[in-house]
Amino acid sequence: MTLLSVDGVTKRFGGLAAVSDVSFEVPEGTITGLIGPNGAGKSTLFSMIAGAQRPTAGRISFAGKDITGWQPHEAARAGVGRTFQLMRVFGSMTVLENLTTAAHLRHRTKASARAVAERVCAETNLGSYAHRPAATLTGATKKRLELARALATSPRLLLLDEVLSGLTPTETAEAISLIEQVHAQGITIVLVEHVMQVVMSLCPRLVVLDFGKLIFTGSPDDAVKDQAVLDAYLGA
Ligand SMILES: Nc1ncnc2c1ncn2[C@@H]1O[C@H](COP(=O)(O)OP(=O)(O)OP(=O)(O)O)[C@@H](O)[C@H]1O
Repeated sequence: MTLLSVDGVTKRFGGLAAVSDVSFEVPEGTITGLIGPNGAGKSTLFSMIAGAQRPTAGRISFAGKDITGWQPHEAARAGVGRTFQLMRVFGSMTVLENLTTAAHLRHRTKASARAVAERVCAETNLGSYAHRPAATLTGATKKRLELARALATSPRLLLLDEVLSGLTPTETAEAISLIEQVHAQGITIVLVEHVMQVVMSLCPRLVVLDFGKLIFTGSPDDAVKDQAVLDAYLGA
């Protein structure tokens, strides 16, 4: 079943088409890699799916509903979770408070939000940091918290924006295993990532953007043989 459908989506900033007439579908239960050179429009597309930006044209459907132009909290309540390239955790709040706040979006009572936060905290190996202010965490742990915050909104679709960048090889391996664990729970994932080896191993399906246009959808094996993809990455 198609969970997410992006249909002819365009976003213009003045004269610049950051995303230009992009269409693709994401089947439920899959991991899709959204890749492309710097400035290709990946973050802008994520923002439109998550409701942070309204498309200039086109339609975004989620679980059969037209969610085009919905507000971020409406998209989150419908089941679209996301992380941000620039981390937006609340520094003065503890890890558990950050997670409880996120869980509140979907779980209305204090007790149920807290229970979800505690479960996610344990699942993401943040238990030993639960009562520490988020500002005191190191970069890799903060990134884990950002992912945990998205998970605490109980998403059906999780949009991950460069959650692996800047991590050491050990931290990368841990993060990959966490993403696989999330996927095994049945959560559909779309991830933006520059570390190509990671994309190739995690994502059986790729969507490639270049200058706002969709230039490829298909397997990583086919992507590395595709002339348009090669040209985009070699700057041809
Ligand atoms: N709010 C904005 N106002 C004007 N231009 C913008 C805005 N947001 C993005 N752009 C432009 O739109 C284009 C696409 O940007 P976007 O950040 O979506 O690309 P990206 O693929 O995520 O890049 P990166 O890999 O560098 O994060 C770029 O040319 C960028 O400068």
